[in-house]
Amino acid sequence: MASSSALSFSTCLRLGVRRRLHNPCISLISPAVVQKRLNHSIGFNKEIGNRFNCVIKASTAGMATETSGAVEKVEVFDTEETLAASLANYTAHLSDMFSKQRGAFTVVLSGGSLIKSLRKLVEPPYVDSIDWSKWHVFWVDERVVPKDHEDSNYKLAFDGFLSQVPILPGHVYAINDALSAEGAADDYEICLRHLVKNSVLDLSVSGFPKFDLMLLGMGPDGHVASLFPGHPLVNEKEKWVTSIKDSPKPPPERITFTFPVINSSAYIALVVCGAGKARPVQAALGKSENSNILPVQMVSPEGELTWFLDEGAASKL
Ligand SMILES: O=C1O[C@H](COP(=O)(O)O)[C@@H](O)[C@H](O)[C@H]1O
Repeated sequence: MASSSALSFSTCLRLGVRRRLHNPCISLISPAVVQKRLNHSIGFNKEIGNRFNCVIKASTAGMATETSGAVEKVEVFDTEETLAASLANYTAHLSDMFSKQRGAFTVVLSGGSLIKSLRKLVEPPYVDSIDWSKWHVFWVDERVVPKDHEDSNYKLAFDGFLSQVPILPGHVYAINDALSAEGAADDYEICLRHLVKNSVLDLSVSGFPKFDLMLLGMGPDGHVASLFPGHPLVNEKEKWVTSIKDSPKPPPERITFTFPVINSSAYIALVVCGAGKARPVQAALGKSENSNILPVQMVSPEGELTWFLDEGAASKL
């Protein structure tokens, strides 16, 4: 059993659960309610130490429960350290559950700051208690550069996480960095289709691969994966993996999972730290004046979405 810390995921304080509509862009909660919940959770914080925990409950059809379909939870932490501890516990819990249920745990990583937030997984108790042999690791997006390049999301994950845990090398699905962006995207999709055939990967009802856990970061502009605001790729409906050659954030050539794949996930953790990202968080969870939908607002998994926010990222809620 992997999860044993004091911040047990299953016993975490839940002040409520928000059921998502099919269009996640519509926030069901007024900012006043969010603020009230946050204040409430700060009260809890005094009792349990330095952790905030806020989960929001509301739906147009009345109060939702976790068993009534897709749910969205919001957790706010006062430090990146407590966020990392809770994220490790959450991941270990899911690892244990899926490893027992299906004999495999399919995990999708982002690049960027997300990798730093995984740092507690490489420490006791998790490094020793997780059944790493069941892990299969993928990337939600990758820059089309050699694997030893400083811009490579694979290199970032390898240096900060993968090199410190005993995941089988054959279960780590990096892109083929010898190919063009289009070639690498096609190659990665073929790899995913092969893994679906072999039952390593589940298939969702909509016919897209269903990953057990997707660990998403978000850029200050509200981008997730390599799906950027205003870019036509956010509307891709058919492909599993696609390529971009004009990424507004360097490097320009990347491959990325599409929204149908992201949203087929069983669990998504959206991990966001820093006041510089407070605006897109506000757009997604609070009241936003802006009618332009950001990519982060399009994250709406078939399963459960949990936001892991630090105080800075939650500062505009
Ligand atoms: O370019 C990328 O950016 C996002 C966000 O990165 P962050 O450093 O602001 O957290 C990341 O999630 C994505 O994987 C990466 O390719």
